[in-house]
Amino acid sequence: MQARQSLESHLDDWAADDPRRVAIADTLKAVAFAATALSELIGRGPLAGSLAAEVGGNAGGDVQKFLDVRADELFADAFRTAPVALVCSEECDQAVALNDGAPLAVAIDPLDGSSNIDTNVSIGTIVSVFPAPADGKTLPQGREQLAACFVIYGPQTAMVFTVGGGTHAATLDRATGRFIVTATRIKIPKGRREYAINASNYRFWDPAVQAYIDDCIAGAEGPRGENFNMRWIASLVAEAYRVLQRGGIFLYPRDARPGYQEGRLRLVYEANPIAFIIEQAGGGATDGIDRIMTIQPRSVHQRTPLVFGARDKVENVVRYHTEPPAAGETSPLFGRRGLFRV
Ligand SMILES: O=P(O)(O)OC[C@H]1O[C@](O)(COP(=O)(O)O)[C@@H](O)[C@@H]1O
Ligand SMILES: [Mg+2]
Ligand SMILES: [Mg+2]
Repeated sequence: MQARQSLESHLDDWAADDPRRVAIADTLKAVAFAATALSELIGRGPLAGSLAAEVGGNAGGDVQKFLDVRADELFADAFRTAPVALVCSEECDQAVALNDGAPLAVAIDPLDGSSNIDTNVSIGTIVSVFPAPADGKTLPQGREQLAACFVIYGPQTAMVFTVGGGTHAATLDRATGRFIVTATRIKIPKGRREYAINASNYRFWDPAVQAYIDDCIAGAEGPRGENFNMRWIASLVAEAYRVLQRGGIFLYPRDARPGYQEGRLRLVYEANPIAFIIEQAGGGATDGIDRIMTIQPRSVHQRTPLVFGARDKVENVVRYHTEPPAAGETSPLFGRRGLFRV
């Protein structure tokens, strides 16, 4: 059996002597370094103290837990040692300037899935890497990302990453404290009839999303003619990891609740990096109408509806949003949907 390659050596091979690639590789290594320490802390759970204790609130209006803040500190410290000029973090109101003149900027959700800290369910970190903005503040569209990664702290701690040219995964070897590349050029499997959505919000969704989910729930007796399975972990990283492993679709749409008109998830440090990773694995990511990576961010903490997964399934959700109902239809969009059996 061929020896597996460490994440560091994989990144070094990719970077060769190209200065821009070396900067990107160094930034991803900084993520891996901080993630190793955070994985250790999460793995100790209650032995490390009250990780889920509420300690404040962040710019997005979410409760901050001890682990949110500790994770933010660990990654900020790591980025200080990397060629990073600017950090946009979920846990900081404004972007924070780091290394003056450095070529890169990062956007980070230091601890994703905070509601799961005390339930011993997988949580994670999500990172987007892009060129440092010339004016120190204008955020680029997702398609200008240079790299993206997420780390999942689960039964295995794994880092899923892309620098373009495919999506790869490295698993933390707890014995050595090093990430080892365990999958290259991941491809999202097609055909899996599985969707993930927080169904408790059904009554607040737009008719297009209600119609899509109605058709999934109708199963073999409905217009899709097939039964579907449902999952909801409430950790974006865990949903993304599952979709990469076995396909299906994830939806966090906008809804009518106060504060959810633009969805729940954040464009710059959640939707964009996940979209880059998913697209590089052959999938798609949309807000229901537009490709996520073409949305122009207006602010660091901007929210967006997010739908991602197998490409044909994502395209089908877009059809539910964009195709007018056939003349004479009473049930919104329903009659035409049997045409799209994906
Ligand atoms: O509790 P809800 O509404 O189901 O939302 C779950 C979603 O919220 C998140 O936890 C938001 O991320 P944070 O924990 O970083 O705020 C996602 O990971 C997850 O997909
Ligand atoms: Mg999050
Ligand atoms: Mg978070």
